Amino acid sequence: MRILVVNPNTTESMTALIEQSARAAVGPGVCVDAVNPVSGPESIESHYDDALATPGVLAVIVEGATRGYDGFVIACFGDPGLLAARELVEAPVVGIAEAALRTAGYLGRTFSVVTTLSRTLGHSREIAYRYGVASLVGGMHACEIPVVDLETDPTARAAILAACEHALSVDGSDAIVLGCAGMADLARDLSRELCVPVVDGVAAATAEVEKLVRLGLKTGKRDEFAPPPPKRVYAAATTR
Ligand SMILES: O=C(O)C[C@H]1NC(=O)NC1=O
Repeated sequence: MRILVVNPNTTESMTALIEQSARAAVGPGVCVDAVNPVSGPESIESHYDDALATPGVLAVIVEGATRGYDGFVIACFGDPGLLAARELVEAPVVGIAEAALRTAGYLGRTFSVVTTLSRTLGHSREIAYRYGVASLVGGMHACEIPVVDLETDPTARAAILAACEHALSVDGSDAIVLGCAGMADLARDLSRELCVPVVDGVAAATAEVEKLVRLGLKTGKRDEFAPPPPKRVYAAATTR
């Protein structure tokens, strides 16, 4: 089995971190590769970044399908391009936000989400509603560390831990979801320190794809996710 994990941003060090977490989540006989588009934003922290990143995500997934990958992960907490990707390929496509939110639902009555910047909280709330799990969310919190600083800011880990402690205290929740792929390497340590389950969406989504492929399950192509009707697509930003 071969799974392609797509980091929608173009920060290659984060792609490597994502690949490590994804590989640790699968069983024997499963090959995991992580890639990122060659063009696009270095991080995704706004609707604009999300829009900029989506074409690259879709191109990488379509190319991966031609290379025979059995399933795909979109490794950005916001799941950019997820529904479009499900139209474009037959293999299962899972986003880390959807996988993390659904996984946390198995672990208690409610869970808290801890992400990077507060400006992304509205989108996270919106996708929790979209996935039908908003009632399980005890609260959503930001550590205010920008995505690209997660690896370099010496205060990042302490800030994320403090945000998790605050979340558990005010929300009274049973588990934590890490709302950024760049936090993937922190989940196990945070879980030990907080004494609650901490869900890393990269691991959750990759394990979910492995399960779907093992069960022989693919996206339903009967109607909404059938291949999009072919049409002329004009080149970028030209006015007539
Ligand atoms: O929304 C966020 O802050 C996290 C999201 N951005 C990014 O570049 N990778 C992510 O997982």
